[in-house]
Amino acid sequence: MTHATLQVALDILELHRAVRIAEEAVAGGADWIEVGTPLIKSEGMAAVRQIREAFPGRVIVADMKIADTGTVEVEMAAKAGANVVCVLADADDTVIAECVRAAHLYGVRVMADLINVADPVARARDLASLGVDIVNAHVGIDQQMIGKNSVDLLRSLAGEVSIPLAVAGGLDASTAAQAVSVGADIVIVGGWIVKSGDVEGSARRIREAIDAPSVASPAKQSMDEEIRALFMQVSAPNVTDAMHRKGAMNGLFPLTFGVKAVGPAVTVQSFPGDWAKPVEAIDVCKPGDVLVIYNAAATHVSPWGELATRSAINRGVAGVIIDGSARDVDDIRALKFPLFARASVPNAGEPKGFGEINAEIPCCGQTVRPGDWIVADESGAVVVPKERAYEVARRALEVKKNEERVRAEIARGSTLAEVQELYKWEKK
Ligand SMILES: O=C([C@H](O)CO)[C@H](O)[C@H](O)COP(=O)(O)O
Repeated sequence: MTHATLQVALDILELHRAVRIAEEAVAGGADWIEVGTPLIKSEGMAAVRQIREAFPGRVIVADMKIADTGTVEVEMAAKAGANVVCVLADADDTVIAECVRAAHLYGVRVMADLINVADPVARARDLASLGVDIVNAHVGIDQQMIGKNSVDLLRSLAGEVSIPLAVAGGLDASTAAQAVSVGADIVIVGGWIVKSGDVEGSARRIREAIDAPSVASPAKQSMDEEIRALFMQVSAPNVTDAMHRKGAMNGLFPLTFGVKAVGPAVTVQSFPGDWAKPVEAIDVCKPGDVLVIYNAAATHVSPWGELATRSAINRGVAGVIIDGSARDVDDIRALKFPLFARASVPNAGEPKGFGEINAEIPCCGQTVRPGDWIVADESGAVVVPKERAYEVARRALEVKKNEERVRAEIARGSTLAEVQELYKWEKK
């Protein structure tokens, strides 16, 4: 049996890290080394040269994503040491033809990247007839965040062209194995290897998975289950990072610790001292909802306490956020129930019945609508618009993954400024 080729995509910005990460990936079983587009944009052809120098016997792929001037770009990459040069499959036929001619002249291969191509099967056939050596069923990182799947794209191409098929886009050990069983000749993995805290181990797991692919199909989850499972893996800071530093509630503190609230919001508009609507809203919640209460930022009276908390636990409420205060904090801590508020104060007011359940509310500087997702932990709470919940959850997981390798490098003695070349990347 011929084994699929494992290509590690060095999708990072810093060349000094890329060489080290490539060494570890090769030790774990990567065959080809891709100088990723972000690295090429950050360091230019110096990145290809340095990777070539560090790995004299390896196939080096330059992910140039060529869109124009095929000859010049193939020549640059080939002369810097690449063996395979990537062109956008969507580029005009004239560009593809130029890439192929230049590739013949400089003795390299052309890989065409099907990212965002409207009719991939038809385009893959055209590319093969234009002389392209490899087509890549690629779902880009931004596309992955809205649920597009590279194995599905590969499946549509299987048996349609006689040139080798590569696949790329969010692959891990399990999806890499699926890709091989669908017919991938080259499996391209970026984030799952290069962002890992254990690059060598991650590469090895992919190697083993593609060498002996046993494909288990994961149990089907609803969209809400998937979103919850993703948010449970990340922190509130990961989520705001994924939202370009937006969504965080201001002035809110965790009143209980070691617990986390994740779920769609049930909202309550209420008035200081009136705890009727906050408590009635408990009965509106489904298991897993987070109750978000606007209480006019009041710090002199609490619409929430221990008995409300016990009722919320009975309903399976995932947590409570109050733009206002809470009381009985010691009892609620003992119940390990996620509670976030501006302050704690002992007096409770009266249940008068003003306000509204499930209207759009302001809360600690954010607007919250029923169904928007809340992720709250000891750093605070973040609100995610419901329409973007899946995408933000996926991006938050990417943020978390990104930090894993950085953390491992700091553990080896580097500083954050060194790892991220902070001075170089300050805005000029
Ligand atoms: O080509 C890629 C992307 O467009 C960024 O340049 C990646 O190398 C490719 O998607 C593989 O990376 P992962 O999706 O992180 O596995």
